[in-house]
Amino acid sequence: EMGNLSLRQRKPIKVLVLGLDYSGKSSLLFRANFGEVVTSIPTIGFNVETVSHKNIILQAWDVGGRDKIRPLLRHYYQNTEAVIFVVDSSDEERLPEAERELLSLVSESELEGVPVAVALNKWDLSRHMSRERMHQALGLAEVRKSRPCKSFSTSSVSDSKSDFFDMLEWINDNTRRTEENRRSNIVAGQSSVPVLQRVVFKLKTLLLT
Ligand SMILES: Nc1nc2c(ncn2[C@@H]2O[C@H](COP(=O)(O)OP(=O)(O)OP(=O)(O)O)[C@@H](O)[C@H]2O)c(=O)[nH]1
Ligand SMILES: [Mg+2]
Repeated sequence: EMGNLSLRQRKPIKVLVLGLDYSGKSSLLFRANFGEVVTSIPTIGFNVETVSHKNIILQAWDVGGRDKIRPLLRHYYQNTEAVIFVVDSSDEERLPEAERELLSLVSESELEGVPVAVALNKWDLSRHMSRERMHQALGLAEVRKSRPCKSFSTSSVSDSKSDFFDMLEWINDNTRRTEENRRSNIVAGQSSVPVLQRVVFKLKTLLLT
């Protein structure tokens, strides 16, 4: 029928973007949305960015790595369909810290079985470590035992060095949703309201706790 296409739209996939501070989470999302390098400042709390590519829509919750708000982080976990774990591939010194962060993440019961895409970020820098070195140090073989997990080299500076959009496609292919569930019957425009309300609610939660 004719009405089908105009009324049915894809629901965004809820993705948590996590990783140490300075790994480049916000820069990656800004680059994907604006196609250029956007100066980023350390994220306090979180940003919610919508990223779309082909027919894939992600609602990315970009959580600042700086504040140690781990107990509060649990508020964001609900309904998470995938995680993008961003690692600075040029920072060998902080690799053990990144590993600990990833480990603690995959041990969260709310995130059980949730696919993890690991972004080996800042791949444009010539001093980046090898993929093998990073897989080993991050323990990705272990992570893969409990969920789909794959690494992608990414860069918010150089598109030719970045597999960011391949990563989005992998996420789309590896979430548990069925094709039917990817669509909603909500008329375009309405779906942004609950999202906004949720953001306000989370902000209040942050401020009051
Ligand atoms: N060379 C290079 N620099 C990058 C890349 N991505 C981010 N940066 C730089 O790394 C620094 C940190 O980037 P942010 O995007 O603010 O990092 P973040 O992970 O959002 O940090 P928090 O919000 O504190 O958790 C900035 O100086 C960026 O310009 C990249 O792909 N290549
Ligand atoms: Mg940030």
